[in-house]
Amino acid sequence: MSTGKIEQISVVGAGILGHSIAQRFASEGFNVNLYDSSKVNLLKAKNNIFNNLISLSKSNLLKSTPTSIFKKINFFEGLSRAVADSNLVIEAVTEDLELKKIVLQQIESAVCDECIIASNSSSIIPSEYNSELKIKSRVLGTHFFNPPHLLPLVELIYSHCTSNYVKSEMESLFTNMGMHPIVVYKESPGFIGNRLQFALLKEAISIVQEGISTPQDIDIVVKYGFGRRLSIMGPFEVFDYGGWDTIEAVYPNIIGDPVPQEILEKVSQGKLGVKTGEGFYKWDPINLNKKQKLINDVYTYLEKKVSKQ
Ligand SMILES: NC(=O)c1ccc[n+]([C@@H]2O[C@H](COP(=O)([O-])OP(=O)(O)OC[C@H]3O[C@@H](n4cnc5c(N)ncnc54)[C@H](O)[C@@H]3O)[C@@H](O)[C@H]2O)c1
Ligand SMILES: O=C(O)[C@@H](O)[C@@H](O)[C@H](O)[C@@H](O)CO
Repeated sequence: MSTGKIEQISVVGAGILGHSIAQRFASEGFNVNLYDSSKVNLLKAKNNIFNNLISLSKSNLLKSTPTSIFKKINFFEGLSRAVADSNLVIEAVTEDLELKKIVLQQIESAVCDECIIASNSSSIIPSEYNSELKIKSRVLGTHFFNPPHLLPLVELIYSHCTSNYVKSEMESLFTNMGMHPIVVYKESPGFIGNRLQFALLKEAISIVQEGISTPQDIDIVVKYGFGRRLSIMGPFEVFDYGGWDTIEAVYPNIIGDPVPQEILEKVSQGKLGVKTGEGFYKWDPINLNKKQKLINDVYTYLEKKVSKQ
């Protein structure tokens, strides 16, 4: 359980992600200091947060008024003052390892020894950016997805030095915020989400390079096809619905590699997915009906909202 010691949070880097991370924490009632080395970007962040909050004021997403949330955020033009009294600092500067190392050292020299330091890097593992830091046990990766004020997932990436106290505090923090913290079991560049996303991006670019399609049509295939499913099902749920026997037959024709052992085992055990009541998940009539209602609701909503664009 969280000790509730995280009260003052600072975000260093107020760009696309940093401003939205600050907004997420302020919306959850935390006092947030936001700093950027660029005054222009800090001002942009201030305007973006204010406009975001106003645009969300009619939704039921805000737990308080836009003004009261906005007042929880202090905008700083100096790093040391911004992070000085923090219990948690999240670094969200440009994706550059050497820059991150410098900034993390600047943060470390300005905070107390107990302050937790996290990086929002999209791909770099903690063991790389913590290499010059004195206290590595309080360092981890917190990888948010754009925009964090709307997307509830955060990947937690630990080095072998990250302490159990920090792990527990951070997992409780995000759980108590109603987010979905997912612990990445091993340090791997890109963690989970970006390994998946960049595999998709690599394939999409290959399809363009081979003259098979265009970026625009590829986006349509994703948006109006399997992308809709991914808003409420992950790949293992999707293929539980599709049937692992069919996947076994299709896989070599597309991928060219032998069928992975994990799929062969499911088929040999008769665990074909929804069609046999179990695949990677168990499918009883009750959770099947719940899932089917969600599918109907979300797909019809998206058809109304998105397809008309
Ligand atoms: N863009 C995304 O979709 C996304 C999603 C998740 C994670 N990330 C990661 O978050 C981090 C930030 O990415 P972004 O997209 O917000 O980039 P960005 O370019 O929008 O913002 C980076 C900010 O860092 C500031 N900055 C640069 N050097 C600094 C310094 N020394 N001190 C203080 N501020 C400094 C810049 O002025 C800029 O405002 C990167 O590590 C990125 O990989 C990005
Ligand atoms: O999708 C996201 O928001 C994150 O996975 C990011 O980390 C993103 O992939 C960036 O790298 C590039 O925009």
